[in-house]
Amino acid sequence: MTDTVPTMYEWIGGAERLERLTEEFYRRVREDEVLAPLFARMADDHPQHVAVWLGEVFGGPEAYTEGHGGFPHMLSRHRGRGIRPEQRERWVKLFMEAADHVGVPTDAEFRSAFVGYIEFGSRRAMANSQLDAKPGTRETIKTWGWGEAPPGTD
Ligand code: HEM
Repeated sequence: MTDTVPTMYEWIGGAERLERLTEEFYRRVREDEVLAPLFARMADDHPQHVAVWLGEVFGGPEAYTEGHGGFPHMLSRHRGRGIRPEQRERWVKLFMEAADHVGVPTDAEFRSAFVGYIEFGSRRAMANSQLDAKPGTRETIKTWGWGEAPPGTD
């Protein structure tokens, strides 16, 4: 991939689009019978924090690492919660519905990479939330890119 290929952060529309996405997503979460109990004590700025996280993952500013406790903090927020498969599935479903609602780009290149990360992240979150989860060695946020189909490929 060359330097002229935009990051996924730029492609989605930067911090503004990510904030609209997470606001819309957690609005749905709060009304969802499967997920609402898990998020009952969620702080008002939680959606904004997750937008900052996603921005860093998709190649934007390293603002979660610099200002929000980085990878260890995210890990600590999932640890011990015992996320169940049906909760993860609902999380992904509502996330994608929110993405469509706020106009996240629908091109095949972007969506395949975007869904790939959401599948990866949600499965890791579920695994790390189990009571018997083994502590990992990672301390930095894993970034995500276009994978096999960057923009402009045939
Ligand atoms: C790609 C997938 C995911 C990402 C990127 C993600 C990201 C995050 C981040 C960054 C935080 C900490 C926010 C902060 O700094 O305050 C957090 C907290 C949390 N996440 Fe996730 N998460 C993912 C998947 C999930 C899933 C699948 C569930 C459950 C179904 C879940 C449940 C929670 C809960 C319950 C919290 C704590 C909320 C609170 O503070 O009360 N997450 N997540």
